[in-house]
Amino acid sequence: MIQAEEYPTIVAVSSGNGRAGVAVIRISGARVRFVLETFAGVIPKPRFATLRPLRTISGEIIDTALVLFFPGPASFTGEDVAEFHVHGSRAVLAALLSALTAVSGVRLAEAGEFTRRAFEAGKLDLAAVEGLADLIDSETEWQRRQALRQMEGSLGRASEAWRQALIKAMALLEAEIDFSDEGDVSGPLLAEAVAGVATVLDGLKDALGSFRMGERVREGFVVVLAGPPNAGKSSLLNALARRDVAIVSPQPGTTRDIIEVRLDLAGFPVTLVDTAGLRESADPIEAEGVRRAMALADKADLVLRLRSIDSPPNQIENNARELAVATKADLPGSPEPGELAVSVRTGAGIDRLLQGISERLGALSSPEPALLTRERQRVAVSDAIMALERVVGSSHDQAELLAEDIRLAVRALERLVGRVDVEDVLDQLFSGFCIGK
Ligand SMILES: Nc1nc2c(ncn2[C@@H]2O[C@H](COP(=O)(O)OP(=O)(O)OP(=O)(O)O)[C@@H](O)[C@H]2O)c(=O)[nH]1
Ligand SMILES: [K+]
Ligand SMILES: [Mg+2]
Repeated sequence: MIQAEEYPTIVAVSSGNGRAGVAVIRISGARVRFVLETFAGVIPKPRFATLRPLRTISGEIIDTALVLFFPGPASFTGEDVAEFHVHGSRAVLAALLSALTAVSGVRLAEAGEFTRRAFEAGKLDLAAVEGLADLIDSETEWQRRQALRQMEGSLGRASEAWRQALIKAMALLEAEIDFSDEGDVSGPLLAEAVAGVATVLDGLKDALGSFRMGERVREGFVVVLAGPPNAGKSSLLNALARRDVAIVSPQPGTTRDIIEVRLDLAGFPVTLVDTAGLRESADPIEAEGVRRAMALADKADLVLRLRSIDSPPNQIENNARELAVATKADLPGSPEPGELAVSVRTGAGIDRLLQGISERLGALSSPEPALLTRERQRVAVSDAIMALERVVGSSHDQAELLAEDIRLAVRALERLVGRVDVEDVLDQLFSGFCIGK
């Protein structure tokens, strides 16, 4: 009962909202057994689906439901959890929620509250919670893979291994300090400690190297359409986006501003950017457009360098960040070696272009999904790296200072998985969850 007072039992629709064949209502907490007995008439065998009529306390049937029971602590939240799989109508959901919240000690869940309880019960570390949030938000194949890996605890496991190795190095240092005379530490234990730190440092640097990829997968790669006026940039943008985003006209200099669309291109989340045609212009507005186009092309993950197939060929740069495209392939002319020919008019070459884009973006990525995906994680790992670089780079004569730097790195890794300093991050993270997660 004390538990019920401290931690109310929470209930929410865990499937999406709106009409559906089936909707899932999830309930977690100390009142779950009581609710099952009252509404379903039984406490079903754990983790087995049981078909039962659900009745209100006054005996009225609300719906027939598949009922599942997950006794704590082996449940998502660590508490007793039940699920009612009911017909996904607004009326059924409204009736059931109102009957359930009428039970004393049961209330509606807040956004992310199930996951917060899972975190507090030690079922998920912070990085795994972030992975879960990303998985729920994932829209493309790469986002799904990366989020799943993080949710399954890859970052948590890696950082725990680093942390253990650093704690061992700290113990070696302390042993060295104890054994040595008056601060003179230069023995084999010290060398072993520093070697251990160097190995962790390598791992951390690899993880940091994957951050840009991880961030790109979460937030999208930037692909820029560049080329002279009338090369067909806006036409290609519209074709790839499959809608009329940008104005197309035979007049050179039509696009002056930067136009962005978010797309799933071959499984990669992409922000595709149309720009002003690159030429010298006396018009200050167009000149500014050209300046912005060039600046963006510099920062892009990939530039599609367009020219019309009936125009003089460009110098083709052999650059991993560029793809040369000859547009208007329905017109007379032929592509240069290394150029992809496409026609928006006939659709020819568009599939090859998509394949080329996905190869280039794939080459930017490691075959493994990235370990670090968020700025918060990057900061924690960078802090650990800075502290450990001082250890490896020092002249190793002040063991206490080395131990202190290792301690700082351990603390940064604990921040990474949410063992310490977690409250602000949690509040922000869970506010982004929807109710029922
Ligand atoms: N025949 C043919 N014409 C095309 C094709 N793609 C675009 N065009 C035409 O080329 C002209 C210029 O197209 P835009 O898409 O406006 O070119 P742009 O590169 O965005 O031009 P600016 O914004 O002015 O730099 C338009 O008249 C299009 O209809 C194509 O595949 N085949
Ligand atoms: K144009
Ligand atoms: Mg244009």
